[in-house]
Amino acid sequence: MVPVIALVGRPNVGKSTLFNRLTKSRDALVAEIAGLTRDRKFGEGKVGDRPFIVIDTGGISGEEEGIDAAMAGQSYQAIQDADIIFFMVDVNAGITNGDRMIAEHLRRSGKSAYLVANKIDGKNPEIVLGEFFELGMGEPLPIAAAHNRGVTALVEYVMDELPKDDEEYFRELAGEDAPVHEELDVKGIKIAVVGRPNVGKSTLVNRFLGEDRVVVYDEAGTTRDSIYIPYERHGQEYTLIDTAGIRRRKNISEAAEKFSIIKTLQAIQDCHVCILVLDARTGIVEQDLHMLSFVLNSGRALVIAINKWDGMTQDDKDRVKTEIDRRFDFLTFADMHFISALHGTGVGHLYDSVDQAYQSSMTKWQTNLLTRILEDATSSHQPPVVRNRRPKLRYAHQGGSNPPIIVVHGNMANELPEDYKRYLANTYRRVLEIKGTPIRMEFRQGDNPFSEKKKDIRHSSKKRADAVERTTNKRKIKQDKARKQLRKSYKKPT
Ligand SMILES: Nc1nc2c(ncn2[C@@H]2O[C@H](COP(=O)(O)OP(=O)(O)OP(=O)(O)O)[C@@H](O)[C@H]2O)c(=O)[nH]1
Ligand SMILES: Nc1nc2c(ncn2[C@@H]2O[C@H](COP(=O)(O)OP(=O)(O)OP(=O)(O)O)[C@@H](O)[C@H]2O)c(=O)[nH]1
Repeated sequence: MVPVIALVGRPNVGKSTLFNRLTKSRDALVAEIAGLTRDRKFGEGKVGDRPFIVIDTGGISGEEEGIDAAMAGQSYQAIQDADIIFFMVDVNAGITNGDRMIAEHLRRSGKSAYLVANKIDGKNPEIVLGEFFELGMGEPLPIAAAHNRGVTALVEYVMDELPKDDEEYFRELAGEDAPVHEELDVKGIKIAVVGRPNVGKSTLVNRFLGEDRVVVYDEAGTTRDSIYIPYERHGQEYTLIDTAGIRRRKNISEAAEKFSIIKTLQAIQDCHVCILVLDARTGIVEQDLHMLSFVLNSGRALVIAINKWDGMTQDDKDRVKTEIDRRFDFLTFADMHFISALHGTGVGHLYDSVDQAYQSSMTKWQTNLLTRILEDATSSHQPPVVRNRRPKLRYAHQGGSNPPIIVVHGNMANELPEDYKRYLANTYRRVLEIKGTPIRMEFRQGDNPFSEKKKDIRHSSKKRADAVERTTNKRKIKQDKARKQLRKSYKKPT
């Protein structure tokens, strides 16, 4: 599961600033799903290749009344939802009553909280941090969110302290090749059905599962965890990530709805293919686009289902189609299906796209195939001249899957203009018939795959030469010493 970090603290301590830092460290997509969650903001960030979810809270002032009380309610909810809490204080302000009150609440919540001392700027930590020990929250960790100082180190530090995923943990215990713990083994294509409330997710999921196909293991998961439901269709195995607790709940309580954003974000990260459900009756609204940006940011394969297509007039259908063309014109890779979850129309085609997207996102291609495509692409369209020189692209290899990452190596490869990079990406997509998943292209400077090795050899031979010289010198010094002693002894005639 992707860990959730909540930012908690008095107003003005720098929560928003830190939120922006954490979420912008990745492609600068910050999503705020309004309405559903009042003022809470949810975002995704990454350290190295480890993703996490961040919740920014409204702030707890310590004098809860009216609006403040409502905000505080939000913070308390966020504290419950999170794995990690960053309790932020302001080193310029020192400790206030509000800080004391929050510390008390955190202690009672039993959650693991880190005391983050913001606005350290150029100050001496030894002097300004001392007083914050009084809060009894352990050692204050200094950062300057506004200047991006200490932020990455902070997240790396807390992520390292997190308990590992069960699966990872079992593997570690049992050794690399051991089979994964039976119950944790997820079968086939992992599907996440996401969308804002009322678009028809539950109806679609029930349609997918159909009572007789369902093998439910109803583990007593926590309220925050989604249930994984394995099933089969036409001999293909799937696992549905049930974010809405469809298999468990009787009706939608407010609490369940609040949790669902985190579950949705986690499901997006954890799935192979994401089905984004839209409602043809309401058209596309801001929340749909926010949800879409989360999916795009995650790099997951995507299929779009425009639901409730039954009983629409032709005029309405035309209007929805025009709107989709206009608002999704940037979305080139995802298949779209007009379906009725209620009647089951279009669901078969949806599966075709899911299977196809999964295949594309998981396929592994040989280096020589990728290199040949690169050679063809560059010989039909040469890379444009950059700084009076023409970049020379040498070879390509696959750097990962889900999403496929294609790494192009060459002289000045990292300086290619964007439109040429896009041309290469489109060529790969066309030739390899990649459908339903984004492709990530990486461009690395270096014209020879073995240049790193060469450097090593050069380095080591230099090392050897140095060592020889040092020994020679040592020997010389020794000889000199011996000679000196000899001379001395000659001077002392008996
Ligand atoms: N000197 C300094 N100022 C900072 C730093 N981080 C944030 N600030 C400033 O502190 C002020 C408050 O920052 P916000 O991020 O809005 O604080 P907040 O906790 O989200 O405040 P609320 O939204 O009211 O809860 C802003 O003027 C920031 O520019 C820092 O590292 N150093
Ligand atoms: N006409 C029509 N109505 C549908 C269709 N799919 C779902 N609905 C109706 O839309 C309403 C919402 O459907 P749900 O499946 O509960 O929606 P949801 O997205 O799971 O909602 P949350 O659980 O609140 O997130 C229900 O009244 C459904 O009967 C469809 O294909 N056609």
